[in-house]
Amino acid sequence: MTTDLFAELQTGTRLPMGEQAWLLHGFALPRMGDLLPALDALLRAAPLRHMTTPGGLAMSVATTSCGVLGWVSDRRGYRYAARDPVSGNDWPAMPPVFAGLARDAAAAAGFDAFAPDSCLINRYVPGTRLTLHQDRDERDFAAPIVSVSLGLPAVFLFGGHARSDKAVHVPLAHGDVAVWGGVDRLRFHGVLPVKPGCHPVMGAQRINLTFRRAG
Ligand SMILES: O=C(O)CCC(=O)C(=O)O
Ligand SMILES: [Fe+2]
Repeated sequence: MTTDLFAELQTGTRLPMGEQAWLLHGFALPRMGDLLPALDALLRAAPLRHMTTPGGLAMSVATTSCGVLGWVSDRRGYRYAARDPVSGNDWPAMPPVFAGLARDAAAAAGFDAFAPDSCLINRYVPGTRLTLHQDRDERDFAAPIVSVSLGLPAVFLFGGHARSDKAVHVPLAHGDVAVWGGVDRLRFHGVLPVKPGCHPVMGAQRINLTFRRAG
């Protein structure tokens, strides 16, 4: 089923995941020429690291951020912070190609004038997953979330407003952009374990960019 969907989706397809939630298939592909060099520069300035959960475990997803605020996790909890706790420096500025992609994807999903102040960069090596959660560390939930998939494919779980609600399985490929907001802003979501493989451009990993209005 999932494999068939991969094959059937054409670049430019807008697949509904909810009333105000869309998968924009291949939306980021035309921008890769600028996006990937900007990503490389960011990862040199603020390297990926495995943050500690409030429970004291190392997260399996490696993360870093750019923008005015970065998402951090440690023994004190989850929150946004203006500085990278590893370097003590401000997070790198959000590259214009990142902000432009997020704004345009949000607009294509019906959310005008999205101006993210934070981009979380997640790296999944094969076997890494992200358990069902809600994004609720932001100051308010008026702005949508824009999530850009790069590298190895994955299956996105898009659930309901209760953790136990049944989740739809949405295939995510390199260049796909998921957008959810409005009535769908607080829906539970996650990522199934990434299958082993080697992406021709990104290698043996999946990288996800999550754009949010945090402050
Ligand atoms: O990697 C993904 O597709 C989802 C990331 C996510 O949900 C998050 O960073 O909060
Ligand atoms: Fe999330």
